[in-house]
Amino acid sequence: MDLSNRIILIGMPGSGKTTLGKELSEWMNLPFFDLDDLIESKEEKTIQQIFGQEGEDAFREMEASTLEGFCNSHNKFVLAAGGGTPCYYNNLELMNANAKTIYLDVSAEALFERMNKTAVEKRPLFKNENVLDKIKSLIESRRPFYEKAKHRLMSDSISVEDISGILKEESHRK
Ligand SMILES: Nc1ncnc2c1ncn2[C@@H]1O[C@H](COP(=O)(O)OP(=O)(O)OP(=O)(O)O)[C@@H](O)[C@H]1O
Ligand SMILES: O=C(O)C1=C[C@@H](O)[C@@H](O)[C@H](O)C1
Ligand SMILES: [Mg+2]
Repeated sequence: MDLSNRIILIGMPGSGKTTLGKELSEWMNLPFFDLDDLIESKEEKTIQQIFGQEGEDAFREMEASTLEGFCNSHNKFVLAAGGGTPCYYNNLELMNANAKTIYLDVSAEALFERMNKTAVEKRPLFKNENVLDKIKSLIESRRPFYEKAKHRLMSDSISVEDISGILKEESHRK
């Protein structure tokens, strides 16, 4: 399968998957999708409602099936995964088989800074938690999954140029 027009961004909540994904899609002239939005449209509920009414396990099932359906029905895309997507079911293997995966590796402190600016209530995993501690423990447990992405950018100021740079470099190596 030609993966050159199939990009998936993974990383912690607040790492910039949506923001950079949109910019990258314009840059590469590819359609942009956000897995959280796809789940919300399919279920006709917000992520908070799904977590609140059906629980996280049900959400993870919906996430895995939406991802699989998406990969099977789209040829060209930039997809922003959900923060936890790589860590459940065979999502990571599926993403690596179907796209170029890029891990946006942003420090806990920078994520915390950004998270303060966005509504914590929109992020069910952080509700009633010490946010910085929760970010750190999530990074600890998720890093083994995130690190299996094909590419990784480690910085608190990742730009779309950085992403296109690693993609270009890879195409030159071939
Ligand atoms: N490269 C960046 N440098 C600085 N700030 C950024 C960067 N990318 C995103 N931000 C800011 O961080 C916040 C979160 O970004 P964004 O929503 O894109 O993250 P996300 O990875 O999609 O998170 P989620 O998993 O919650 O959907 C936003 O306020 C955004 O403006
Ligand atoms: O980090 C996570 O586990 C999540 C991140 C969001 O993108 C949503 O997918 C949901 O809130 C769960
Ligand atoms: Mg997002």
